[in-house]
Amino acid sequence: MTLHEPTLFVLLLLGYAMLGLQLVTASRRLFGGEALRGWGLGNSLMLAGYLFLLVDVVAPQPVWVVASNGLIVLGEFVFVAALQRFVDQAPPPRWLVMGGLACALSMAPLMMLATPTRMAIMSLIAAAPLAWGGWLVVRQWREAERSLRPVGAMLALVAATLLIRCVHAVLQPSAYVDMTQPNPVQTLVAVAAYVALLGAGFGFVLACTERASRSLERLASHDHLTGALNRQAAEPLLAQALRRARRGGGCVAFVLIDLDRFKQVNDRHGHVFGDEVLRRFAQTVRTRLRASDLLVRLGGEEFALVLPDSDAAGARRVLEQLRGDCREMGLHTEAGQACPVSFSAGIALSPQGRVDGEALYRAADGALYAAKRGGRDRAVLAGADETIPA
Ligand SMILES: Nc1nc2c(ncn2[C@@H]2O[C@H](COP(=O)(O)OP(=O)(O)OP(=O)(O)O)[C@@H](O)[C@H]2O)c(=O)[nH]1
Repeated sequence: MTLHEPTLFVLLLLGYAMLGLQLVTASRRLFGGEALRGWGLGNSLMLAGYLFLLVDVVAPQPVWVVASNGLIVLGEFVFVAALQRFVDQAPPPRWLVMGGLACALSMAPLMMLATPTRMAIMSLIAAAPLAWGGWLVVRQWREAERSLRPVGAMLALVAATLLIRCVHAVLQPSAYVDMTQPNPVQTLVAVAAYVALLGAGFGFVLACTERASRSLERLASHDHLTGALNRQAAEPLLAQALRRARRGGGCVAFVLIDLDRFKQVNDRHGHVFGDEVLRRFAQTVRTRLRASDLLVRLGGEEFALVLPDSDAAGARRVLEQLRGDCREMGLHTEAGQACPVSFSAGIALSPQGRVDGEALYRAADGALYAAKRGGRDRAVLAGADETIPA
């Protein structure tokens, strides 16, 4: 099979144009619109750069070489800036923007060099931003959206082929006497660059969509104010912990926590401060929990803890530590007034997962009520008639 290069080229241009159209349309609506708009700009610059390659028949070579390579390199930098914005969730660093402009402008003075040397240097310049883009993805390999991985791989692939061309131009300058002179490495670079960068664009759109769906998922399962799980999301997780305990023979501790006299906090210092207390409390609890433990906000100032593989002593230990943490939280109002936070708790246990979620909730609720009635700032173990005072 032989490739008809002009046909391939036109198809690729159409591909870039189609992706550009989709990016312009989607970026207005889709989460991560700024990063998508950035990629769309990079896409337009690439498209313009490739169009300049087509005018080699009408324009003198230096003009189209400088214009096309300058636009393509700038497009690459804009891609990587969009990727950096997406990964860091912050505007791209200044050096990346300035570096892109400098590299694009450097194409003109490079024309003074012999073609093989120029090809080697241009390849290096074009590889640099793509290698940086690949590194950005590797840096966030675990945290970032999975769809970003192929994007990083494609950028790294193009960077690698450009480096191969750089080495080839140094080792075999006779293959680069004229820029349009065909050779296998040139073909490899052209195919890899055009196809992989186009593919990276589609991958980037998918990564934005993945982030949007992850954030919707989080909104549906977590409380917006404290970041704790909400009740709906916690119920199946509690059921799962109980099933595991039934199979493995462990004990699940379920704890209901209610901040003491929280109404007074709101009344004295306002709701905004009350919100801050809830946020800081949840933050403090999270630092005490193991990865398998759950923090749930049931509503208002009421929280629940699900502690798999914990008995009464384990739950008590966590609550005592929390009590100490709350004392040290050092919450102060804007006027500098100290606002101590205390809580009451009801503990219920499900040995070997024998007590189901509903019964656990009822038992812990009764114990919490006993803790409040007993004077607050304490925990009560359900069914044990046992109070752990502050
Ligand atoms: N700031 C803030 N306040 C909330 C939120 N949700 C519920 N509240 C308030 O929490 C307070 C709960 O008050 P109560 O149920 O009377 O309980 P309490 O004052 O903590 O008294 P005890 O539980 O008996 O110690 C009410 O004033 C609610 O308005 C919230 O998201 N933010």
